[in-house]
Amino acid sequence: MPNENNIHVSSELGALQRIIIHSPDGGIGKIVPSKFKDWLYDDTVFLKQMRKEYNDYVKLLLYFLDPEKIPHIQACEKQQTDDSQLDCFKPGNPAYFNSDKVLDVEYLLAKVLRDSHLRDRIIASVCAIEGCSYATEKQLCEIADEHELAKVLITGVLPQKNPNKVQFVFQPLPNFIFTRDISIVINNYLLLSKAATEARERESLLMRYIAYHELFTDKQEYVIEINESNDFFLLDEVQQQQRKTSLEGGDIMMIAPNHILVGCSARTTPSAVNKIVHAVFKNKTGIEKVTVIKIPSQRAIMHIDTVFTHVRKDVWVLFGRFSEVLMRERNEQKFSYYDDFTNNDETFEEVEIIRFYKPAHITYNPAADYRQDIVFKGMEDLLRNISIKDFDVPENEVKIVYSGNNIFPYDEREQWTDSCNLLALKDGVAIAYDRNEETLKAFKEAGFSIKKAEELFNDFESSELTPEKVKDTIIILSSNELSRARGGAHCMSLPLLRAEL
Ligand SMILES: NC(=O)NCCC[C@H](N)C(=O)O
Repeated sequence: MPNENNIHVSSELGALQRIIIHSPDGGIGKIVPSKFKDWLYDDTVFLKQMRKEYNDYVKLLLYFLDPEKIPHIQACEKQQTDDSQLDCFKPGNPAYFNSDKVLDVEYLLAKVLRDSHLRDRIIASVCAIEGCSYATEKQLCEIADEHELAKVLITGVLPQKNPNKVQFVFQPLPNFIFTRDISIVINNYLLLSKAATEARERESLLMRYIAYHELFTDKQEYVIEINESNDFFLLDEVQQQQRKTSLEGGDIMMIAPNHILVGCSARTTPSAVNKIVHAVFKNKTGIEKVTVIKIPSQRAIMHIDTVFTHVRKDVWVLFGRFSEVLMRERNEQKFSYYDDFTNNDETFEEVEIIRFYKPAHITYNPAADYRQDIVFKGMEDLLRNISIKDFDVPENEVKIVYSGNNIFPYDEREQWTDSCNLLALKDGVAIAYDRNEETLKAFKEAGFSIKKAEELFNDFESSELTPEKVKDTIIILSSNELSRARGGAHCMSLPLLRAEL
């Protein structure tokens, strides 16, 4: 068994205890406009500012998950008064906070690179997918320091010898800050992603090797990989397109101990969904229900976690475009602003929701036709069903908070900047972006306090408050630059360990 003190997630809400993150690296500062589409960015980013915003996120995580590291962070903040990146936030720097609860992918990769056998395999496979020359591969092998090598493998840039020249060896991984997408913990199993786009392929590959870190003991048995079948290469182009298998973690939610939600989206294909259902039922994951949510394939809603997230047992945040209530109004022709404003036929595609059950008394059979006997009217119907059936919430107490309070155009604008992508630190305490003001008002109306991260730090420092005492609160991060990368706190987190609810 993997050590359940290291890895175990059975909900989106249990108190967060261990997490994988990735601080914005130098690669983000090297995005060029000609590569926006390929590298999945919509703008260039002011890296220094983004790092400041991200550091608050890391500090917040440390307060809740590893408070013993806070005095070190405070000392570092006092010492270093210039506005460069603080050493304590740089993996590999001697002053790095080195937490075993808040873990950076770069830090984990460097640890794995210490094993010379793995190091050779990692370099060879990265070079293979990136089409590097033999000379480049040799150059990488010659980098002795594991932290330096980890940095190069992530940023794609060699250590800078000449300040006037940036030497790329392959493309950067500017989306690696969204660690949610590289893997997902399902109870005590680790499901590896298979990125949908070339831009994120190396992330999936590196995560496969990070799974060799000692945290993931007995990994072979507890790692689930979803792949195309061995004879995929025999299919013609059209068939390959239809059976392409890709899955990204933003489409999987470990919602309750026996229940996962799986998105079928621009990034997670029907073939992957089918394989996930079979894989979780076949392995002893404890999963008995898989609810599949098919969303339209659009950039604005690339994964299901851009459409909704769970905030408290009885509270969800949802993008109203997928509200069955709004749908009904539209069908009755009462609702026309989208047609007026966007004239886009795709705007109102509906979601499809199907639930699969593991047969109770039958041993796993790959040919089994799992029951699909629940049809949901729409998203609210599903979210209510989860709160009521999985969390024993009384029927009339379920609350749905809508992006932009369901007011056009704030609903669309705020969803774009991740108003629906919240990360729960525990049941009822979640991290959001400050810029989504109408959504925050809606949270306030639903009874939540809204608190800036810095305000909270001050309260903690003056001992007015402790993380344990924070309740029913949305903690907001500055998000001018962070939101440009198109993901919120949910995307920027790979929870490894959460307390049982
Ligand atoms: N789970 C998520 O929704 N992750 C956000 C990923 C954003 C990134 N720029 C991407 O397009 O992949």
